[in-house]
Amino acid sequence: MISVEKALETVLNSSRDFGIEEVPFIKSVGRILKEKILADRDFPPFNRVSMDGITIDYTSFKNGQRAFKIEGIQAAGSEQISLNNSETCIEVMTGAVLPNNANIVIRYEDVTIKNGIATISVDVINDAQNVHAKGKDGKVGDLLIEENTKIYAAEIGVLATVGKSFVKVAKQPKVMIVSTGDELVGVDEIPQAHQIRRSNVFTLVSLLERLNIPSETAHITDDKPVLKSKIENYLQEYDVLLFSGAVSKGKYDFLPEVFDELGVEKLFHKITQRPGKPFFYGKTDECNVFGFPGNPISTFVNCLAYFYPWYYKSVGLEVEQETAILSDDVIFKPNLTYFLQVKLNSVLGDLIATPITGNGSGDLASLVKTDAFIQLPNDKVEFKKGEVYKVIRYR
Ligand SMILES: Nc1nc2c(c(=O)[nH]1)N[C@H]1C(S)=C(S)[C@@H](COP(=O)(O)OP(=O)(O)OC[C@H]3O[C@@H](n4cnc5c(N)ncnc54)[C@H](O)[C@@H]3O)O[C@H]1N2
Ligand code: MOO
Ligand SMILES: [Mg+2]
Repeated sequence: MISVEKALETVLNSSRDFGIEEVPFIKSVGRILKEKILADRDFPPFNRVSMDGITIDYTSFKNGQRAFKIEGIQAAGSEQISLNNSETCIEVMTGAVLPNNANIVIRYEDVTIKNGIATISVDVINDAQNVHAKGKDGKVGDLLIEENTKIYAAEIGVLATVGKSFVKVAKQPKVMIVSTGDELVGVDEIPQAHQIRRSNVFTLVSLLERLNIPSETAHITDDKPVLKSKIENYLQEYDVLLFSGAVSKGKYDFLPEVFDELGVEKLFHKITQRPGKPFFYGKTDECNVFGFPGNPISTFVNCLAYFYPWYYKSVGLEVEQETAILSDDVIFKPNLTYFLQVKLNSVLGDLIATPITGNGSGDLASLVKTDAFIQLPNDKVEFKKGEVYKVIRYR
């Protein structure tokens, strides 16, 4: 049996590089960027008109001129024209290139136009007003997005702007999720009195979807030869196997011995924690094997506490650790790290964790009422209101 800290360290030390692939940028949401994104031109790329109105030479205004004959129109998307005379003006539209020889834009709201003459109705205007200067937001070659950034909508906009129609991202691992157990039936089935519907595979699929990792699923009954032959194939075909169930001390908990017989190197089995104690973790040269204990909350918390960090490390993503303040005193006597379910609330900038105790690791319905697990270390028995601990959030 090993500590939570040692287990996490072991898991992180066995992270894997799945390589890099190029995908259409619009398909890259949620993926981890594996190249630097640089500005391909200045931002904005030209002196951009930022208000609809007229443009003039500011010197004329300073010299007292207020009425300007309109000599043309500069629309967005048209090539740059020139102001040919410092005593005339050009109508300009938001998004247009500022015409040559002009340097200031006066909004239509501040101008009266009659018989082709625009008369400025305000007395004060500022040098270069309503012009978004070329290169003001960034220069060509500037770093716009760092490598190893998770791509969201904001990044998609930048990728589109710099013409990155294909982008390099971390390859996702190929994952198989396996549930075990004779008592489990499908979601569409009516369970008999001694059966239940399987749920853990689907929670795992969803937890992986949150990381944009596609997965396949299978169910295997508690039949050792069948388990062995199927798992032998999965070990060849997948980068990661996630199991739920069959890792504890029961007569039909065959997985640890099957893994051993198939040459899976055991990195640990059993952690000093609750829930999720009988977690088995191992690997072959090509595959990492997470044997989560079958109780639903054990599977759930171990996926968050170990698989998630393993994945983040594998794809090069830095994740900030989050902490929260306990709202109430908690007493937990066993010499185990306690992953206690909590509801999270922000109060005046502080994150407050309110414990909500369910009925143990089989009480999957209690997960619906909470947002996270607060991690209470095993070196204490009394945890006081106001103390700060690590939290692992799932919403
Ligand atoms: N003698 C001991 N017995 C147990 C110990 C122990 O230390 N000594 N540990 C307990 C703890 S803690 C846990 S957690 C469980 C882990 O059990 P297994 O990993 O062997 O899982 P199973 O026996 O297959 O199932 C346990 C429980 O979970 C339900 N289950 C399993 N898979 C699913 C699924 N896909 N969807 C929903 N529910 C599932 C299953 O029906 C059982 O009720 O062992 C304790 N025993
Ligand atoms: O350690 Mo088990 O996960 O409590 O039920
Ligand atoms: Mg069991």
